Parts: sequence; structure tokens; C-alpha cells
Amino acid sequence: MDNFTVGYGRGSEINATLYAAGQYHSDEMWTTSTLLLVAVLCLYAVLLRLNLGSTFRFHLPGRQSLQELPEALALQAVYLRARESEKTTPGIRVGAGLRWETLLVDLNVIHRVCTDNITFPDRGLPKNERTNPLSAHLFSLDEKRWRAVRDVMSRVLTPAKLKSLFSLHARTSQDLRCSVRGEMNSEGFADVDVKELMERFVTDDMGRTLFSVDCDALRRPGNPFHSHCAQSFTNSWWRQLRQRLLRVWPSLALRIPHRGSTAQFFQKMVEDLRWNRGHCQKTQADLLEAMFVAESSGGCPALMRSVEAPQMFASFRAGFEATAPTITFALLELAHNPNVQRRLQQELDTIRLLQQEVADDEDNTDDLQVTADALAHMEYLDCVIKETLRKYPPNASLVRRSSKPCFASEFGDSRTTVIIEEGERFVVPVYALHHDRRWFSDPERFDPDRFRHQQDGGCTPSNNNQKAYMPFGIGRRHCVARRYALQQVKVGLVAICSTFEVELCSKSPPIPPPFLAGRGIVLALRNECYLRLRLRNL
Ligand code: HEM
Repeated sequence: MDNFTVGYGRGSEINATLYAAGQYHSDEMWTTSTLLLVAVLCLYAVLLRLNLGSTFRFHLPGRQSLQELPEALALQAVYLRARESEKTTPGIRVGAGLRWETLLVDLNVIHRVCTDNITFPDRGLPKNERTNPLSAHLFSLDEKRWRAVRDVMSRVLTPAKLKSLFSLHARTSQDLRCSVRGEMNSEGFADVDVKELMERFVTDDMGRTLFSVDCDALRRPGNPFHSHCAQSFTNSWWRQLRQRLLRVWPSLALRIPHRGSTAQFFQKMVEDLRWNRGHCQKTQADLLEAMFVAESSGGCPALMRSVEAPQMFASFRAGFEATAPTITFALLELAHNPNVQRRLQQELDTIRLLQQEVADDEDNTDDLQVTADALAHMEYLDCVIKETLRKYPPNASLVRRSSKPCFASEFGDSRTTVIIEEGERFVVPVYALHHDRRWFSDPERFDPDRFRHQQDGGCTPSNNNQKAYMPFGIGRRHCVARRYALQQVKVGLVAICSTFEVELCSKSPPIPPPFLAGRGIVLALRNECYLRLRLRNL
């Protein structure tokens, strides 16, 4: 595999010496601490200057530094360069701070790496549970602790269990419609930040369906569930400092404590719910209950207890970072593509008419009822969502770490000399693959029809485009909540599109919208996403 950048020597370490109290005069103490602080700031400035904190160190034409780009676009630039320079390369090595990462380019190699559970069992994300107690969730758990937690989540998210959640989804979608109706002006429309609206919708739906908690985020925008997730999403200077340091000096970065009260909030929430359910002898068929049961009956109570609060937080965050943005991006595309919206609404209207025919008179309402049955008939909706996830995969890259040294030749690199070291990270540039015109013709066009006849190979004669499509990942670490998340996206989209026209307003973002830099693998909008929602004439 090719080397694209040069490696860097290890940074010098600062040894903090503890002095016995009283040995030094206070002014000497001050001088020492000030010097230390200045030294740390200088070191940080040098690291920034040298651009060591950035993932990739070469410049694009026009001299835009990749450091300024969101990771999805930076990886895409590297991916395209790799393809231009050598069409058959399986992957290229890129400098990531002081480490190397290998960006995989070849589809066959990607699939072999992601499905090799022995050599690439986990993601190797750096974490320190002491400074960040919420980091012990399924996404970041290593191989040893992962299986038990994954089993619990899989048991809760079976198709049969998901079907039983429909009445709860329907309640949240009703709240969503009410919330938008409440903002309408006398002319029957409202300019709404759908990004924030969808975050609140998903927060309520997640609370209700997975934890039996009424978050009430749609009615009370500043409620703690929403604000804690939003907080963890803001790029504060503290967070940016830790992120940059993580690349160049992970062991130091992991010692920096996480600020804010999010960990306490979720830990207390779990303890309160445990007490409440025990005290009232009330059980719920939800994810939290499944973890409580696994804790009391399984062989690893300590493990389960340590992941309950992190898993609760991570679920809300996944909604925030993945489900809500998917609905938002879909609505943005529908506003920019009225023909697609019209076709989707025709499908929804047909199903609404069918529902009204079979409904009792007193049940008869204009709102489309979200049921498992109704969703099963919405083929075009399916295509719209698939196309949204192609254009805007919320997890813009996948990550795997090697657990042992091996030869790259085992994964399709014919040059046997390339050795993969233990602990080396591999990155799959999902966004770049989804925008590669070899697999998806005219990739910047929003065209749900490319998923219409998937069995025929989709938009290109080869079947490779199916292999290149991976919004939920691949292998056994693929998204455990795939079905649940799709259900939630569908419910949200149906609630809006069946009741409102989605239009552009003066504050709407263009396509492509500006993405946020510094969010790692997450593809996020940089700003609000205002759209005009107008009550439909039915
Ligand atoms: C549209 C919404 C979503 C998308 C596109 C999405 C996508 C992904 C992707 C790409 C991965 C990494 C897969 C890999 O490395 O191969 C992942 C992992 C994961 N996702 Fe999702 N996700 C979504 C929603 C959710 C939701 C709502 C939850 C929780 C309720 C969730 C829970 C998880 C967990 C726990 C993992 C780690 C699985 C493991 O390592 O075993 N996801 N997701």
C-alpha cells in the first residue's frame, strides 16, 4: 500500500513532578505553574502550526488545506487522489497525527477486512472510562466486552419487538404534527428549523420506545435529554483541544476530563429508573429492562452495570447524529426536488385513502396512521430513504483495528512485503464510495429511482454498486439498530410529508449544504436547516 505522507517522531513527554507542600514559596510555585502553562500552550501552538493535528497533510488544488474540511470530504479527496494515481491500489497509508491509518479503496478488500472478525474484531477507538464514564458503549467496546452487550441489544431489536413499538411511534408522530401546526401562521405555513425539530422528535421517540421515558422534547425545547445531546455535539474550544490532542498524543488527551454534567445526568437517570421499576414492581419491554435483566441473571453483572448509562446516552446520541440528520437531509432534498416530493405524497395519499376506507367512522382522521402494514406498502418512501442515506451517510466512514500483525497480501494486496502492524487502524471512506461515479452514475443527483430495481443491479450494469453501498456498515459490527432506525426515519418522514408541503424559504441551505468540520466520522450540517412547512390541501 502506498505512503502518502511522511511519519513523525514521537512528541516529547512532559513529566509533572509533584512537590511536597510548603517546600516552595508560593511565588516560586506560581512561576513554575506559569512556565508549565506557557510550555504547554507553546507545544500546542507548534503542533497546530505543523498541522500535526490534521488527518492528512497535503494540499488540494487551490491550496485548501484538508484540515479545514469535514472528514467525509477530506477522505473523499484522498480517495480520489488514490484512484487517479493508481487505479488498482487496495488502500493507501495516510498520516493521522503521529500514527498511520490505512484508507481502503478497493471494494473487495473493504469487504474482506470488515468481515474478518479475527484480524479486525473492533474499531480500537481511544477511550478512558475514568475521565469519560459514558465512553463504554457498544460502538467503542472492544472485542472482549462487546459480545454480551450486543446480544442484549439484538434481543430487543428483533422484527417482532419492533412491530410492537408502532403504537408508540404513532404517538410521537402525532406530537410532531401538533408541534408544527402550533407554529403555523394565519396563512397556514411556518418556517421551521427542521434540523432541531427532528432532533427533538427523535429524542421523544427514542425515550418512549427504548427507555419508556417521556422526554417531552417536542413541547419543551430546552429539556435536559435534548440539551445534553446538543451539548455533546457543540465544538467548544475544550472539545476541539481534546480532539486535536487525541490525534497527536492520545494518552494525554484521554486524561483530560470531560466537562459538563452529562455523565451524572444519565447515570442518575438509570439509577432512578432502576429504583422506580424495582419499587413499583413494574417491568417494561424496553432496552433498559433487557440490560437490568442481563445484569441480574447473566454471568457479568459488573459489565452490564458499567454499560447501562453509556448505552442509554449513546442511543440518544445515535438518534441525534444519525436518525435525525437522515430525516433532515431527506426533507431538504424533497424541498429542492418537488417532483420527487409529489411522487412520495401520491404514494402516501393512496395509502391514506385505503386506511380511510377500512377505518370506523369515529377513527376517521385526515392524518395518515403509521402502522407496520402501511409502511410495508410504501416502496417509493423506501427508495427516498435509501437515496438519502447514499448521498448523506451519517457515519461517513467505518473504522477497524487490526488485532495482530499480518501481511496485506491476505486481504488482496499482491505486494507481499506490506505488513499490517498490530493496532493499525483501517478506514473505509463510505461517503467517497457513495459519491463514486463508477458505482452511482451522476452521484450528486438525488434520484430515488436508482434503488427502484435493485435486483437488476441498480443504476449501473454491474452489481458493484450494491457492494459499495454501506450506510449501516458491514460485517458483524454493522449497525445493531438498523431496522429500528429505518422505522424511526420512516415514521418521521411520513408524519411531515403526509400533512405538509415541504418548500424552500429564504433561509434554506443550498445543495450540497455546508457540512461541519471537526466531527470525525459523523456527517453533520454546519448550520440550521430552515424549510417552509405548509399545511397541505387534502
Ligand atoms: C439512520 C440511522 C443510523 C445509521 C445510518 C447508522 C449507521 C451506523 C453505522 C455505519 C455503524 C458502524 C457499522 C460498522 O462499523 O460496520 C453503526 C453502528 C452502531 N449503531 Fe447505528 N446508525 C443509525 C442509527 C442508530 C440508532 C438509532 C442506534 C441506537 C438506538 C444505533 C446504534 C448503533 C450501535 C450500538 C452501533 C455499534 C454496533 C457494534 O459495534 O456492534 N444506530 N451505525
